[in-house]
Amino acid sequence: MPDPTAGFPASTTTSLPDAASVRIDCPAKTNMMLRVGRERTEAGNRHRLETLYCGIGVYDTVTLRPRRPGSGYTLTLEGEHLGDLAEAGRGAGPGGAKPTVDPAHAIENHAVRALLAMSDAYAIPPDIAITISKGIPVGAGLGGGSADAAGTLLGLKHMWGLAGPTSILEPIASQLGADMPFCLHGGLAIGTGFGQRLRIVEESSELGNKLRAEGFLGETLVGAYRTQLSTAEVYGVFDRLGSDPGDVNDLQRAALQLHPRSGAAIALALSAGATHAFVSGSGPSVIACVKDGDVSAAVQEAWHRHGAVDRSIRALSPVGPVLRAAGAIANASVRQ
Ligand SMILES: C[C@](O)(CO)[C@H](O)COP(=O)(O)OP(=O)(O)OC[C@H]1O[C@@H](n2ccc(N)nc2=O)[C@H](O)[C@@H]1O
Ligand SMILES: Nc1ncnc2c1ncn2[C@@H]1O[C@H](COP(=O)(O)OP(=O)(O)OP(=O)(O)O)[C@@H](O)[C@H]1O
Repeated sequence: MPDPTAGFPASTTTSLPDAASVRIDCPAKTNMMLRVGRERTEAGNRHRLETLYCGIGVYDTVTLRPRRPGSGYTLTLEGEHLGDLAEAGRGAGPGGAKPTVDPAHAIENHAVRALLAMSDAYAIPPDIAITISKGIPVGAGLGGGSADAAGTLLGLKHMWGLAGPTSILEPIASQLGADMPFCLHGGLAIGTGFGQRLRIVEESSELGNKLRAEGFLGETLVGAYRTQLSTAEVYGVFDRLGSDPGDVNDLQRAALQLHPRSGAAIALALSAGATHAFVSGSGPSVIACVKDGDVSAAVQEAWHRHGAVDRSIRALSPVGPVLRAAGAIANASVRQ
């Protein structure tokens, strides 16, 4: 059934756990346009990309809390839809707190990788308790791991009093993953290279106004699945099949080959009145751009009548990360 409450930050109304904590609402990302070069010429045997990133209002919430000096980090995961993260072993948290992820799994989490990268870069011990409340479907093409890593970088920058604009974090972010530099900012941006080279697009710019006029921005529906797709596998199928002309996302043909239900969801959304509908990133989730609540309801009804998605999430776009700390609430991304 539709998930009416999702798509809005869980922590919008809740206070911080304690004065020293920082909480970041991290939105998902999609690619309103994704052009993929046929050659793997970028770092890490990656395809060259040109993409239009957009922050989508489906959120993970990352909370960072300082721990006793020398005690190291802990990771706690919360949420109903943890995908393959749910397999991570859990043990009793320190002092009987919520179960934490065992170290062997925690080290693989993108938020922990971000903490360790920041700790190395600034020579500050990683004595931090990380709690992630997952609202972004996992392995969905929505950049959930990238969002959590970017949120962790933003939270540590605030916690550790690092001066300068958000862009000082981009070199660390791009080492961690292609979508992470964008996830630091949210909103709209053109990505080139393998996605890590960004040009921010202001919503009030000519391109921003054009996107809004063409119905890409505003009320959005995310069609989500329990199934995950491997980004590597999708790019591998892209190498074989290429893309379909007319798709906004060059990976769509490969994603639909691996997950046909997404194709049914796209067709149903368009026939129910969506202005645009496409696979998000490497999939399988589907983004439907809808002009108002009536069309949103019609699309959700068609999706659920035909079992085309496992759940649908209402969201707004474009949005960016929001940081909350004692005495501060701000758009987490501070530009030059
Ligand atoms: C699909 C997108 O989310 C669109 O924004 C990104 O391109 C994903 O980029 P990413 O996070 O770097 O993807 P990863 O999960 O690290 O990459 C897994 C594998 O996908 C392939 N890959 C990834 C990105 C890229 N530009 N070309 C590729 O061929 C590579 O084999 C890579 O080893
Ligand atoms: N904090 C995290 N949240 C989600 N997945 C994570 C996280 N840390 C590590 N992962 C791993 O990353 C893999 C991809 O998860 P993610 O949700 O980022 O996929 P995605 O949305 O398809 O990413 P992209 O759109 O960048 O391809 C998962 O299989 C998961 O095991």
